Amino acid sequence: MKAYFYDNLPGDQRLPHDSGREVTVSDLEKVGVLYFRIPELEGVNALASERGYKNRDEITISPEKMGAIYETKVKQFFDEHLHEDEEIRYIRDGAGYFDVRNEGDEWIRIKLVKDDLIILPAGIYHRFTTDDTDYIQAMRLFKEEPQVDASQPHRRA
Ligand SMILES: CSCCC(=O)/C(O)=C/O
Ligand SMILES: [Fe+2]
Repeated sequence: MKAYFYDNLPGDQRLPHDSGREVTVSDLEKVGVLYFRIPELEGVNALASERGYKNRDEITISPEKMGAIYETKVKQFFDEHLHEDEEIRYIRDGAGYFDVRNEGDEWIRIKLVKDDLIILPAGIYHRFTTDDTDYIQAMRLFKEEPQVDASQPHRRA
């Protein structure tokens, strides 16, 4: 995992946009984001039972998996949004970026790779994009059965 302030420069969302200003795991905790490095599924299962995540599914985001709607989906995920519940994602393969807003409304970019697990707090404005490999496979964990398709983000109020 690597986290840093987003550079806010023009350019494809899938490029790193690294400002060079590092963000640490404890900085992330200050905005309510929790990060874990979990190489074995047993560790995910332990965290899930500790935090009451009773349900899970997997999503693969790639042109091969999604076909023609891939580009639309990638833009949709990058549309700033929030969820009423925590967003818990465990990266099974590939890589991607989660951007979260800090208290000062600055974008913090978090690069996640295989075996990284992130928990975004309910109500945090965020967005997601694949990186320039155009491929990620992630486990989504939930406290409840998702009432709506959890991959359909809640739009900004
Ligand atoms: C990597 S999981 C797909 C993205 C997603 O579900 C979401 O809500 C991103 O903010
Ligand atoms: Fe989201």
